[in-house]
Amino acid sequence: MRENLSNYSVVLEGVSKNYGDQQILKQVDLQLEQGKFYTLLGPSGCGKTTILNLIAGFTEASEGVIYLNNQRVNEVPANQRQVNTVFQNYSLFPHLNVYDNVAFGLAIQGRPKAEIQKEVDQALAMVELSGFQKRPIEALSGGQQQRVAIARAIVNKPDVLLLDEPFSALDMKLRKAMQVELRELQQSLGITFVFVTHDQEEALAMSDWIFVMEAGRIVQSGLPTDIYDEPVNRYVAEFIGESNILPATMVADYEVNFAGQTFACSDAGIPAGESVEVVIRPEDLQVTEPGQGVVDATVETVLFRGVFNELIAVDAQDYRWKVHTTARVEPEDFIGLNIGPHDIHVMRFNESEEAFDARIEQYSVGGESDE
Ligand SMILES: Nc1ncnc2c1ncn2[C@@H]1O[C@H](COP(=O)(O)OP(=O)(O)OP(=O)(O)O)[C@@H](O)[C@H]1O
Repeated sequence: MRENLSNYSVVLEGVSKNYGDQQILKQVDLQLEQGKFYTLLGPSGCGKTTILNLIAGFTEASEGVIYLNNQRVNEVPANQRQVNTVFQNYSLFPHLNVYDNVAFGLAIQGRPKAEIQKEVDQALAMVELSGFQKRPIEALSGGQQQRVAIARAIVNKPDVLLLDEPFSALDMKLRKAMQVELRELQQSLGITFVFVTHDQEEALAMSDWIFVMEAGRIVQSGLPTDIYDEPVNRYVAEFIGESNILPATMVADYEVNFAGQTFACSDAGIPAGESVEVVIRPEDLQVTEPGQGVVDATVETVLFRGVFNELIAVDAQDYRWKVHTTARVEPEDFIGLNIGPHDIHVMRFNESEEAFDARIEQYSVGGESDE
């Protein structure tokens, strides 16, 4: 396996991490290509930060091997790895000004003053803070402090930049602006970013490739569009966006039965007769006249969301459909709902542990989709 990994800047092979008798990471495999934006996405406590700490060298793996640029680094101390971290709380030195914060690492290495100045000015320009050199840290906004933290991390020209929920202290508007900036910065630097978040929208918007985690394991990995359109199970579907999830039965290849009817569907490979679940995203349902769609339903609630209306509509079998539509609809309206076959995605139900292991094996490889 190893000889094919020379293009990867980070590789984790069968990495587990235990604290006492608690297994925090379970056999994690990751292969991260040079120069891409990767996101580890999952709820609090699933082990995202632990993966960053292992890559950075802040903690040791209980089992498995970690490679950086094709070199085994399990025994290499943090300060000798070409990796920098931007922490959630920025960890800036409050008594130093912007320049000294960014220069700190280079000064410790004993680099010549003129060189440090050039590098720091360049890093500050990358994060659009030229002219802020003399500012005390406390005289900066949250967003500016965030940029200083990024400048301090990139000034060392690391091969890999780890970012642990770097936007959590920012308000929504600034967060969105920083998402765009960080993505642009990553593209211009061309270094590998490993970004940790529990915010699915952030992950979808920024990443080349997403790893979805649950309780110390990677349950799915893929392009943002794959993760959104083809979640492998209910956990991923519910974690990534809103969804309608219905119990269903496979009738044949490309045919699935739910809500009392048989539908063409875009997924196959599951034997006829098997119980599955289907996921349908709220924006994929079209509101029509009653009788014109695949199911009729009575509108229960309408929430105005600005660019669309969010409806709950109840069908004859008491299923409560979530619908995002630009149609004008009122509570108590009787409507039809239509679904295209490509918008019905089948998910395996009650998967055995062995089947799960076999499936995540193929999902734990990062990089281009081979589709
Ligand atoms: N030093 C430690 N000793 C014992 N348990 C730890 C230690 N560090 C982390 N853990 C536990 O490991 C689990 C995973 O923690 P981790 O910080 O990796 O999660 P996370 O997905 O990054 O969550 P969050 O989004 O809340 O930071 C948690 O249950 C945490 O309590």
